[in-house]
Amino acid sequence: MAPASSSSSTPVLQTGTQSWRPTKIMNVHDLSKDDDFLSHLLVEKLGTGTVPLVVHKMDSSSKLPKTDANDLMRIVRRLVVTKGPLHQVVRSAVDELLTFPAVRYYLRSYTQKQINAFATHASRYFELYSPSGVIEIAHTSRYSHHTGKSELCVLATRPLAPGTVITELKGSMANLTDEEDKALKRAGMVDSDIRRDFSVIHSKSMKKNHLFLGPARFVNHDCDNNVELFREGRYITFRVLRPIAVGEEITAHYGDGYFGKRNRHCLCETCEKNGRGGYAPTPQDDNVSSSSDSDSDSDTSSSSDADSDVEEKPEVNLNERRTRRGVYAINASKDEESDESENEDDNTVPLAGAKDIPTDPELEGSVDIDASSDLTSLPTDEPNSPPRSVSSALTPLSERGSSSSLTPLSSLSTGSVTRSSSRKSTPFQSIITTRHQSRQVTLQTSREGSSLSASVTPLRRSTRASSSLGSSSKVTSTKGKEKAVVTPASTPASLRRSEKEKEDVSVKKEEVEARVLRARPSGSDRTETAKEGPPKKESPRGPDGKLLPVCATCGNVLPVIVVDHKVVWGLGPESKKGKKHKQDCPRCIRHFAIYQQPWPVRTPAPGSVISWTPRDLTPADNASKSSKKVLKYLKRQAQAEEATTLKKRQREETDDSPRPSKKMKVSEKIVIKVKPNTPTNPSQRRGVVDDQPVKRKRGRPRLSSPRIRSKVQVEPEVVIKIEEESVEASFKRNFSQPRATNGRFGRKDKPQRRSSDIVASMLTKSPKSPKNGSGKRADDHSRGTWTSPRRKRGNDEDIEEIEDDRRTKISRTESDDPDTPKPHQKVMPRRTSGFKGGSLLSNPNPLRFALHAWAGPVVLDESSSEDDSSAPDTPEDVLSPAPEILTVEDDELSASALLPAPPSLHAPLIYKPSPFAFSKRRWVALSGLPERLASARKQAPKDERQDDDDDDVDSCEGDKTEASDAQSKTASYSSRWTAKSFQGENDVS
Ligand SMILES: C[S@@+](CC[C@H](N)C(=O)[O-])C[C@H]1O[C@@H](n2cnc3c(N)ncnc32)[C@H](O)[C@@H]1O
Repeated sequence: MAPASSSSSTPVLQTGTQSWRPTKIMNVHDLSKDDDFLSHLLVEKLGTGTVPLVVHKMDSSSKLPKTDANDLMRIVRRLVVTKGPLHQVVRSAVDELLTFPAVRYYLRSYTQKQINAFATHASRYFELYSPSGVIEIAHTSRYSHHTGKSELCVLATRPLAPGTVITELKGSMANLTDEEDKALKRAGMVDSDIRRDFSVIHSKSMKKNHLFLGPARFVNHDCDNNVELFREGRYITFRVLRPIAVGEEITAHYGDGYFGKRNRHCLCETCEKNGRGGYAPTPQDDNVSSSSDSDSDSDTSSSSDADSDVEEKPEVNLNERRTRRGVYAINASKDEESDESENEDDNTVPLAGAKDIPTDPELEGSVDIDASSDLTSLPTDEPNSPPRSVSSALTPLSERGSSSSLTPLSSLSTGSVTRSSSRKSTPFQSIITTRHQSRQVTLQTSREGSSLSASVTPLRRSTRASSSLGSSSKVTSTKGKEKAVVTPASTPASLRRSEKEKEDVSVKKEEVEARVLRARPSGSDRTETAKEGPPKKESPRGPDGKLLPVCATCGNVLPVIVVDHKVVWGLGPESKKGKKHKQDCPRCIRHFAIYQQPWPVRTPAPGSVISWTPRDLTPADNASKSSKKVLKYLKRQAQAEEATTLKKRQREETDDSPRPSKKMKVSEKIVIKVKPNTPTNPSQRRGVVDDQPVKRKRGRPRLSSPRIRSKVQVEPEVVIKIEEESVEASFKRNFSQPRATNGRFGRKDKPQRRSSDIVASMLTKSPKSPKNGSGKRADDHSRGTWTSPRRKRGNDEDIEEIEDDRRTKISRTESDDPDTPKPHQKVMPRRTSGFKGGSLLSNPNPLRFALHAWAGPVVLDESSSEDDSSAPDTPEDVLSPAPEILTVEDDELSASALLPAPPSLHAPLIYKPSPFAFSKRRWVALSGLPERLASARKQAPKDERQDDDDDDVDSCEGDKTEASDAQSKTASYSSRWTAKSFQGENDVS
């Protein structure tokens, strides 16, 4: 049975989601919708301040609930720093995401199955951020000047060896029903918000198209692709075909007809290099060297299949379809085909078992055109060449890649290819160019005259940077036309290719812009590079010969990013800053915000310390701060490590030293330091420290010295240890050293007393400590023989008091320990459901988890970060009068509306969330009880639910049951989706 949506006579993927009603099972629409929401949350919102990674939505008109980017960043940060099996860490992240009010709102009408699918899909996005991950999503400027919009791409952050399966680059699939397929085609033909140009792949065996979404959808096409689509269990991922260098773009082959016949409108780097596709001198010429095409096609594993498919289907009627995002060919005849009846279960997401995806590698990327595609050939895992796990294929990062998606435009020319600029713009129309290009565009908009754009032969070469490979450029001016002549430097790779391809500069007609090209990244043969030695690094220059500002971290030319016709980055203050100071590109800023490491490093070196505060987690904040931080970070880190080592060495030396004076000196310092500066930040108490190097200063250390604070914060145990030394020293002092010595130390320990004080003290004879109850000291005083209090007391007392002091000090130190219960902290109210609690990371405690999760009223956060203003509106923007609309002012209502109408089993949890009950539910699920819970839930009498609902706020009656159901399902989803989603994935990850 087909899903309800697919049986509808109206297009399933119609504009907007308001009219959509959830069906029992997930379908293409659910996947599209979920992907829109999740990519918004976990890609877009984690952009860099005002530079969002704009994701093209399947349905750009749909309203997405607002979320706070800081909360999202916190989840990702936690994922990054948490140690443990990836699937567990990711599961925790998904758990937390599902507690977000916006997510609950989004899921309010979802069935359990839909929630599970959503959670699984979310895990795909979270996996991107794994510290062991090897890819990142970034901006690319390659297609922007043609499509008129921001485009994203996938970059390698580690060198990847051939055969590596990029496990975190996953895609979920859903079958496209005939109606959906047709709806997409219709959408592609009209100026609609629904776009066809997503990953639509075709199953040869099933003769069906599938929609393919998730992080994998950001993989762009290159005629000389470096990865192939690969089926791994129930999802789609990619396998590396040739070495990929850091910073190189991951590219797949969509098929020979994806961008028009023989991809004549393709804008990939290979086409640019070879002057083909969209870079051909006469791109409209369909007869563009077929031999050339076959050159590039020969690199792809499935090209022969694809070609044969083309030949086998001469009847394919290729009609060019121009969309905002490119030009596609459509097969009109295919529209009329009727497929087999759709199995309803097959439509479940993700990749619901073998039914969804043919076991044989017959999936094909196609846009309802000729079936030639690499995506057609989804090779199953060959027995003889099992996919290597990513980790096994990784080599240490020995070099920093510099090429990135933020490369300057290869051309601003629209070329002779008709672009889709006339199309209606999307909410996020954007163009990414270099600053120079942007200026040029501004300057030349008034110029009607023709200019030349450089068609450059980009270097498909390595990293240690494109800049280091030294493309040089000359600008000549001929009859008012600017030409950019780019001479790429020879590289091992380019030399290797030089036999087949000429890497001369080709100057293209038309348009705007002289420009400088940086070498594009590509998999470098590290061995070859090593033989030839590091290439000389040349700073990239503009056409005017002036140095272009480059990112201080990755070395790429700083881009100019335009979103929705507004320069959001590159020509503002940061550009001025960039001239005098070092500046990072948005990609590196974003990376630092997530990993607190300079790009592309994700995990700190062993022993290194990091410094971050919750404020650092704000991408927007980091936009202005992180660049400096990145610059300083390495220096500081090195200094801090050095200082720590030095300190340790000194401490060891001190320990070995027999001289008590040294010990006492240390003791004094530490004791003094501990008292006034108890760190308040839990992260500091835990050893996440200020990375200021500790320098020794002469003289008595100041109490307020930040260095001292950091020292104490870093190593509280040292305090204790040294206090013990102090006791030991005191003991020695009392028992084995002359009084005179004691006096000397005593004077250091205690403030000097003037004789007048002494006299006063003698006169008052007031006991100074409870110990004096024995009268001993009083006796001493009465005899008028005042000495230092220590001297006056017996040894036993002396030791006892020191011990007391020590206990006090230790307990004071211990009280700083984050594990020490602090009731006032436990009940700290929180506005959002995100929890901190670093201890949870290392020692998951259900109760603690629950306390965090339920510590405060759950509300919709309307104080989203600034970038929300440009983000999609929330449903409440549209449906504000509706009772389910939750506002910050109405916390109680929000909470109750979001919380589930419980089955009887969990009734108390619903309106008075019990941390313990929550934790029980949360963790019991993991131990296999969820089935029981689920069955109990099913059996829960409906009227009982109703009773619960009646107690709730009247105003949310209409929707609370639905929302409550969603919450209930959300809370108990984990057992199901994790069991399902990770069943196959564990093998890989
Ligand atoms: C599956 S998406 C890839 C990710 C896409 N860049 C994005 O930001 O969503 C496919 C779209 O990327 C663009 N694209 C990818 N490779 C391309 C190529 N070689 N030439 C032209 N456009 C390309 C086209 O707009 C295409 O519709």
